[in-house]
Formats: sequence, C-alpha cells, structure tokens
Amino acid sequence: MQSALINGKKLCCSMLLKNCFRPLSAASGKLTNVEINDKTGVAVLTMNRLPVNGLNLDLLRDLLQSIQEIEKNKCRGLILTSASNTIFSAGLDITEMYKPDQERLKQFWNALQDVWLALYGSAVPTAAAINGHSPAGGCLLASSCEYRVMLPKYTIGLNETQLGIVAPKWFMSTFRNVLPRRIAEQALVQGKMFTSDEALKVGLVDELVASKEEALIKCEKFFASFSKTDPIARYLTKKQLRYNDMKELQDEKVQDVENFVSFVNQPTVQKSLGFYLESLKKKAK
Ligand SMILES: CC/C=C\C/C=C\CCC/C=C/CC(=O)SCCNC(=O)CCNC(=O)[C@H](O)C(C)(C)COP(=O)(O)OP(=O)(O)OC[C@H]1O[C@@H](n2cnc3c(N)ncnc32)[C@H](O)[C@@H]1OP(=O)(O)O
Repeated sequence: MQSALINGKKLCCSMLLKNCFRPLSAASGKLTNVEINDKTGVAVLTMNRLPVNGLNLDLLRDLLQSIQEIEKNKCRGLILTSASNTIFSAGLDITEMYKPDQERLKQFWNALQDVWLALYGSAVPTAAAINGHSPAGGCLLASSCEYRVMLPKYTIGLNETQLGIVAPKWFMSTFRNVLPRRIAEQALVQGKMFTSDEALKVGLVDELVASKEEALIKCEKFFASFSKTDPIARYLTKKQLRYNDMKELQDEKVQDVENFVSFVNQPTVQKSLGFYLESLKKKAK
C-alpha cells in the first residue's frame, strides 16, 4: 500500500518534472542548473561539476549567482541537489588549496564565505536532497539548509580533523544549529562521517528515502508545511535564530580569509594536502 502510494507520487513527480519545470536561465551557469516548478514555485538548484562536485572557485561563484537569482525570483523554496548519482559534493576542491595562486586562494575562500552567508541566511526556505556522499564542504552546504532528505548507503559529516584540518568556526556553528551540542562536539573532534542511517538517528538529516525523486517530493512537502505561515514572519524568525552565527563571520570576514590563507600556506599543511590528493588519485586508479 505504501509503495503504491509512493509510486503514485513518483509518477506525479516525473510528470511534474516533464511538464512544469522551466529553467531559470539567468541563474543557470555552466556548473549549476536551476529549474523552477511553475506549479509550486519551488526552485531546484543542481550542482553539476562532475565527477564529484568539488567546490572550486567557479562552482562557488555559480552557486552564489543561482542562490541570488532564486531569491530575486521570490521562489517558494530552494532545493539543493547534485547531478551525480553517487556524490552530493566532495567538499572543497583540494586543488584550490594545494600549491595555490595566492590571489585566487583569497577569492576562493571569499566565495565560500559568500555562498554560506547567502544559503544559511536565505529568505527563501531551503532544503537539501542529498543524493550521494557529502563530506566536509558538502556537509556544510547541506547543513546550511533548513531541511535534509538523504538517500541510503551514503556518508555525510565534517571530517576535517581526519585530514589534519581545523574546521572554521562558522562550519562548526552550522553543525551546532542542526545537532545537539554534545553530539556536534563529539562528531567535530572525531571528524566523524555518519552513514545515512546514523545521520537520521542523530538528526543530521530529517528523512531517508529510496530515490532522488522521492527526496525532491519530501523537500516540496517541507515547503508546503509553511502554507499557513506568513512568509515575512517566517523569514524574520529564521534570521533572528541564525543572526549570531552570521554576524560572527560578517564581522571577521577579512580576518577569516587571512587565517585561511596563512593556515593553507604552512609547509606542513601543504605537505598533508599533497599526500591527501595523491591518496585520492591512487584510489581512483
Ligand atoms: C586555525 C584554523 C584557521 C583556518 C582554517 C582554515 C581552513 C581549513 C578549512 C578547510 C576546509 C576544508 C573543508 C573541505 O571540504 S576539504 C575537502 C574534504 N573532502 C574530502 O575529504 C572528500 C574526498 N573525496 C572522497 O572521499 C571521495 O572522492 C568521494 C567519496 C567524494 C567520491 O568517491 P569516488 O570513489 O566516487 O570518487 P574518487 O575516485 O575518489 O574521486 C574521483 C576524482 O575526484 C577527485 N577528488 C575527489 N574529492 C576531491 C576533492 N575534495 N578535491 C579535489 N579532487 C577530489 C579524485 O582525486 C579523483 O580524481 P582523478 O583521479 O579522477 O583525477
């Protein structure tokens, strides 16, 4: 009975996908794609830098432009997802940090700050359809949304300490906004990657579903739960709750870039990043 119901919705969704979605052309950069459901007003923002949606400067710039266009168009919701079948996002593109061009390195971190501020503080309700692995920066993006639906058998978490990196304060605040403090602390110090089941258990994600289509439906349902809520009151409440986290970064934006640049340029950090990149490449062979 339940699967019949789900199948019914699936059919509905694929019909919607075919009939109701129009691209938001201004927001569809090379590495992101935005489609708006004309019936519901919900925008699906898809990261499309395959194979792993590594967050490099170009993807971050496209993401920012897309989020801003979705806000401008007063969409009823923003669903963040991936064009890959197995990876939501591999997090920051490590090649941006390894032997970096110094000016680009600053722009890169600045772009990440801006994407986080735009997504975390978005006036439009946000949800992530996590259709693949979501380590580090991928987890940051998903956790910045208000609701998360994940597919089974993937992993998600802030694994920075496993890489010998300290996650910046605003990564940690984002995590703490989602998880109980003690669980957030334990996970952050361990650099824990949660399986989908574990993520559901601790509340890092809100629902598990079997397919991306179902994930999109669940995210739409989350937005529909605001149908009787005043949108301005909704946004102002969210803004108040997230104000301190955002203000902290806004006040320290320049210092935060400097900290990042100086951290990344340390010879020991460069060495670790080099080894890590090599290990990823070896694994791929
Ligand atoms: C005091 C402190 C002050 C300031 C601190 C400041 C800064 C520090 C904070 C920095 C924050 C960093 C957060 C991050 O996001 S770091 C990135 C962390 N990401 C990861 O650890 C993920 C690594 N990747 C994987 O685990 C797997 O690739 C993944 C599970 C995502 C996919 O596995 P799959 O088997 O499907 O693919 P692979 O064969 O592994 O990969 C395919 C190719 O993609 C390359 N790759 C993968 N991930 C990355 C990446 N993050 N960056 C760059 N390149 C990546 C991989 O090497 C393969 O490449 P090729 O061999 O095909 O060339």
